[in-house]
Amino acid sequence: MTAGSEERSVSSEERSAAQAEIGRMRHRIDEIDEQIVGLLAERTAAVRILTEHKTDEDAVRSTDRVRQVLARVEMLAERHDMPPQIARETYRSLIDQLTTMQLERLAQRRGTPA
Ligand SMILES: O=C(O)C(=O)C[C@]1(C(=O)O)C=C[C@H](O)C=C1
Repeated sequence: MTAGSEERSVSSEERSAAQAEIGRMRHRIDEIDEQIVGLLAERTAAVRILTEHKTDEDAVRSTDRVRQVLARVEMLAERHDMPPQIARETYRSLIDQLTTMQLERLAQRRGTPA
């Protein structure tokens, strides 16, 4: 007996209905991505403005603030019934990139390499 041989066969109608649903959901995902990237661009612009008021690396890294943001997005994810670790890891990666961006800007203002 081969793996999966007990599964009932799927009709071609079911297969094409499944394909249609996948196509609809991918279209929806593309629309959501457009909103997400737009919001991320706004968030990045806000971080760029705030960066201009930071004068040292500790201020750029703001570890207490990072902890606060990560805890908050986990809480928000739970409220929206999504796995909190997805929100946490997504923001961890976002904040890492934004920290690098800020360190580069700080170095540029100081006239030294990051
Ligand atoms: O709040 C700050 O000071 C930021 O620089 C923004 C931000 C964030 O993306 O939320 C980015 C880097 C860390 O320093 C902390 C938080």
